[in-house]
Amino acid sequence: MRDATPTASHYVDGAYLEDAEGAAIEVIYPATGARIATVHSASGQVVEAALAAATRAQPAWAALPGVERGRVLRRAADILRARNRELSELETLDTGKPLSETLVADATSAADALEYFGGLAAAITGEHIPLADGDFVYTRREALGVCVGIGAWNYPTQIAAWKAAPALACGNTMVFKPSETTPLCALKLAEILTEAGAPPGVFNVVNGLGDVGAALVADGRVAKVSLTGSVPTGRKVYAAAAQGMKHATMELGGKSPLVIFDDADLESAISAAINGNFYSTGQICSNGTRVFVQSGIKEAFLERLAERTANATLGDPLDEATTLGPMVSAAQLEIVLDYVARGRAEGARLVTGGARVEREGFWIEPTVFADVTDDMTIAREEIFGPVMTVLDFETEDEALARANATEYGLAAGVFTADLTRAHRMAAGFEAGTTWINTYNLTPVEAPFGGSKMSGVGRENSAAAIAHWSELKSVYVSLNPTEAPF
Ligand SMILES: NC(=O)c1ccc[n+]([C@@H]2O[C@H](COP(=O)([O-])OP(=O)(O)OC[C@H]3O[C@@H](n4cnc5c(N)ncnc54)[C@H](O)[C@@H]3O)[C@@H](O)[C@H]2O)c1
Ligand SMILES: O=CCc1c[nH]cn1
Repeated sequence: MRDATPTASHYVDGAYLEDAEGAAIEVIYPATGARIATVHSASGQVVEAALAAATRAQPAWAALPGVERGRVLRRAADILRARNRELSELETLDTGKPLSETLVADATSAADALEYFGGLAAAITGEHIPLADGDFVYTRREALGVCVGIGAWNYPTQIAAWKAAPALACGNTMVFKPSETTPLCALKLAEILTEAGAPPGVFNVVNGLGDVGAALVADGRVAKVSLTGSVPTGRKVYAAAAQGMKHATMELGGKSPLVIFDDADLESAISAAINGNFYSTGQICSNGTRVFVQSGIKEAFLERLAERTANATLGDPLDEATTLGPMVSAAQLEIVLDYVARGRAEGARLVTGGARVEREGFWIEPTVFADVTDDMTIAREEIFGPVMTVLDFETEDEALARANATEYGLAAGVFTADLTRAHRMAAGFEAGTTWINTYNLTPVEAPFGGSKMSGVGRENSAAAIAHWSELKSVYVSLNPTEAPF
């Protein structure tokens, strides 16, 4: 297995920075369990250097015309696309996701974000509000300042870019902390932004565990924190951000419903259930892990689903023929196996899968449970692995009520040929991101994010600009100012 050790553990002030003082973090290739790199957790000096660099760089970066900031982002997008294969291979090594996925969903998604927000940067403007007697107000959309991004391990390149692109477009600078499980890819994004012309300090990466993230969030120079992670971490980070009255975006977990009515195109609905449960080996926040199937089509659905699931190709993730990779880590594999055991113990019917795959690395079969009831643990808790739960329903009202009966509210999907019903369901879902007759498509043009415990704020689309900037109003009087005395 190749050595994927980066030039150094951190990227600060436009250059790689090593700091052997910090605890060693071993990077494990999930497909084999082999160590492929070692990085060091950031010491206090590295955290300080990164925050100081971001603070120094911010005023000049914000003062550039938007069109110039945008040009840097768009150049970075071009570099990402030109190096897509190399970056996709690194994403595969970092996460274990198969190259057949990473070639189309990671550096390319990051490039889309940089291109989109690069294009938007020059259009981040205020408005003119006319008032009585010629007075008027104009608004200025201003940068927040130094922002902190903290990432999860499932999409290390995409998560870094979905935060960096709108943040930088608005004139902010950023210190980004990747997940300690996948510390390699964000360093490449930093290197590429420098190559594209981003001044030193505009985008910095510090690696480390939760304590490094906590130190960044607590720092008084930081104006905004954007976390992608679990609900328990979100609670801590949101609370810490509130101490400093910082802006916050929380992109957290989910237990999203996918509702399939008996008039749906069955093959499409099964494709959506497969994509929404097994893509990235089930490690996607918005996955439709509660698949509600109308009872009339349940057995046909399960039979065809099992048939198609048997076609998954588990194998070397670097082989483009592979369509299902391992879990990201031994710890995540154990969590998922434990949920499978609980599903069995609580009486769900195992349709397919359920076993650890006996080979080196962290492998599990794609798993489908049927006859799942709403109270079962596997129907209530986020598993974050390739475990689909299929639940039966009879009526639309029942399906909607049960779909919404969760503390989460990240995503939801509906499959039906009845478009009136589809829009009724989409309006009724208590979720931030919804799909009709498809699932899990997340183009940069569409807002992405959750409601309820799944989060606060939105990434992507023009809506993200409001979350990475502050509005100032300027009242201009064309009249003499009067006073009562
Ligand atoms: N909504 C989304 O967009 C989205 C996308 C991907 C993943 N996720 C969620 O992420 C979770 C899986 O990722 P994970 O296991 O890496 O999540 P996690 O919550 O364990 O960790 C996320 C990040 O937070 C850091 N962290 C931990 N404690 C911290 C603290 N006290 N202060 C600051 N930072 C801290 C970690 O080091 C890591 O970088 C799942 O719940 C998944 O649904 C959400
Ligand atoms: O993991 C959550 C974000 C996402 C959804 N689809 C691709 N990435």
